[in-house]
Amino acid sequence: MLGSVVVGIGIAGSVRMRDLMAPLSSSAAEQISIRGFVSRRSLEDQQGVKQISMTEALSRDDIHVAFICTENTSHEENIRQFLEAGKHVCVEYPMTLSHTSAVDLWNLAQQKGLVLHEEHIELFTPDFKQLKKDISGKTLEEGKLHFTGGPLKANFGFPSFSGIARLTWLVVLFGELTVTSVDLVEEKENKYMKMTAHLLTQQHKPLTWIEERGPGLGRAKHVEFRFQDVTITELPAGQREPVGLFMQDLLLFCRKLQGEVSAAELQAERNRILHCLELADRIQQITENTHA
Ligand SMILES: NC(=O)C1=CN([C@@H]2O[C@H](COP(=O)(O)OP(=O)(O)OC[C@H]3O[C@@H](n4cnc5c(N)ncnc54)[C@H](OP(=O)(O)O)[C@@H]3O)[C@@H](O)[C@H]2O)C=CC1
Ligand SMILES: C=CC1=C(C)/C(=C/c2[nH]c(/C=C3N=C(/C=C4\NC(=O)C(C)=C4C=C)C(C)=C\3CCC(=O)O)c(CCC(=O)O)c2C)NC1=O
Repeated sequence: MLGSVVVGIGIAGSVRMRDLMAPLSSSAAEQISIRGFVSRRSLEDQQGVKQISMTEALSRDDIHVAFICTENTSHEENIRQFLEAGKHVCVEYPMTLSHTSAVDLWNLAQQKGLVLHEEHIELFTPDFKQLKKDISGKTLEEGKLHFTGGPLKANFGFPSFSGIARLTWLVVLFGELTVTSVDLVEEKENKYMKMTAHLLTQQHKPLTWIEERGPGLGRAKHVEFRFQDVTITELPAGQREPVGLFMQDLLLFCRKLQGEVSAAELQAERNRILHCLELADRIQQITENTHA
């Protein structure tokens, strides 16, 4: 049995606790039990789980795994602390807010022989799974992914990082990308922002990625993917699944802990994650250079 701790009790942290308290039966997730949670606030028991201090979480021998569910600006330090303490880490995306720090942390995990896993629930959604099937074998001519959502709190980082899930969709669907230009509109007083990134596939086909957030904007994705033979303008519905998105991610993390994910798969996933973070970094740099 592996003991675990959940760090940061917001939306994601609460869902992690719920899943750890009720793991999918007869699955590898039953091999992890939750021993406590860490929060910067003083909280009552949550879902029957007790708060413990960070020091205790880092030092206890019966805690082997940490789930990092804090806001994005805290991930890097949280991951480093737990890896240094010899604990496996599952972190909610994005792992960190720069490509360099992610490379560092991954090297640290490797040195220590620990699993470092970045959650990507967006890849488990029924619409994504169906979309991937629908476009397989098709040749892209041009595409657009436009995300809208409510304002994020300040500590979620630059939009290319907080929106890494959309970038990950594009990379998984269309392969490695390059950034050609970026436009950022920010109205801080209105809590409004719109980032438009122009990307190119390796076949030099243009992709536009838009992250737009503001009060009253509902969480939604609008797509327009033009292929040689067909144009997709709506996300397919996909088949609803009985296992929740975070539980699916937990199962993948557990397979890694048990050594059931092949070295080749791990390498491919790591390359994808680092490529996305590198693109996110590039998008941020281009914006800062243009607005300087
Ligand atoms: N929400 C989602 O559906 C998804 C979230 N993620 C990722 O999960 C991470 C966390 O996101 P999310 O849980 O949505 O963010 P939240 O804003 O809900 O929580 C972030 C942190 O803020 C603190 N916090 C939460 N509620 C309060 C409060 N009422 N008052 C003061 N502090 C509070 C908690 O830390 P503490 O307990 O230490 O105070 C918590 O860990 C991010 O990296 C995000 O990208 C990824 C996929 C999906
Ligand atoms: C209602 C308020 C609400 C909040 C505050 C919220 C927060 C929230 N949802 C996220 C992702 C996500 N959130 C969801 C889905 C949901 N998440 C949910 O809380 C619910 C009810 C669904 C409904 C299925 C999915 C699938 C992702 C992955 C990112 C993506 O699909 O692009 C993220 C990570 C950053 C991002 O990718 O945008 C945050 C911070 N989601 C919300 O819906």
